[in-house]
Amino acid sequence: MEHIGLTAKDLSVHYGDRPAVKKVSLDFAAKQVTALIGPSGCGKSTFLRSLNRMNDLIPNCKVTGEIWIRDKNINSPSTDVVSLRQKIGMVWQRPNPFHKSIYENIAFGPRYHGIKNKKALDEIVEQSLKKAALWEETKDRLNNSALALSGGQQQRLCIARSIAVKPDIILMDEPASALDPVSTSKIEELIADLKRDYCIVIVTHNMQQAARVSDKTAFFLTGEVMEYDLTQNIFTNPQRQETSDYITGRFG
Ligand SMILES: Nc1ncnc2c1ncn2[C@@H]1O[C@H](COP(=O)(O)OP(=O)(O)OP(=O)(O)O)[C@@H](O)[C@H]1O
Repeated sequence: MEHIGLTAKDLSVHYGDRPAVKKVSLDFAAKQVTALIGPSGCGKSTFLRSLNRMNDLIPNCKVTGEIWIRDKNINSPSTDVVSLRQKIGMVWQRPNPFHKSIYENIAFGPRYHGIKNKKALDEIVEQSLKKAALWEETKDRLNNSALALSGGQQQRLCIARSIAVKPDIILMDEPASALDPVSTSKIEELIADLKRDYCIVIVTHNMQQAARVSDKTAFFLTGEVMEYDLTQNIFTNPQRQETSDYITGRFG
């Protein structure tokens, strides 16, 4: 498996005339977790959604700048966004399984992308659930509704669903903020596991979580990146006063 990273260059996002992200340049390495932190409204989710062109779906939202994967700028009109979103998966704040069985939640994507063979789909479902640490809990009820799972299980199912289409990069927007502490720690363990294979970018409000799961951290403020460094440096020796004020809880 080839390991792929992502580079944003001078990425700006406007809602109408209002800037939400201002010329952000960040490099996300393969096999690393990068956390995006910062106070509410500073543009973290907007930036994250731009990375797999989800903002295309929002009327009045304009994204300029470059997003490079290998030698391709995917923020260009010629990009096939459906296959792009196969390569860059997204896990949302609230688990959003389809109103279908556990099996069908996982098999849907691969089938959509052309895999019809039942044995191959069975294998993908099993492997994806195993990678998402959900196989043992679900292997005897794959045909049950996904909605009967707990919130934490549903979120792991959504992660399994994104893995099933073999992405290179997984974007996560506060994936544990709607979950209890036990489910949260399971998601954090899963993130640590998944980073062996994927480039992961995660938005989180939880400073301890950023410190626990990420290798690098970008601190956003009013649409700009104030500081980007190894997570350890951000939390123990920030270079900017604003970063220090934020991580010590003086604002945000
Ligand atoms: N769909 C939208 N239409 C118009 N403005 C929006 C939209 N989504 C976000 N914004 C604005 O863009 C700015 C950045 O919002 P965004 O949600 O990206 O911030 P955030 O840092 O992720 O915040 P939070 O931590 O509260 O989720 C805010 O001023 C917000 O009001």
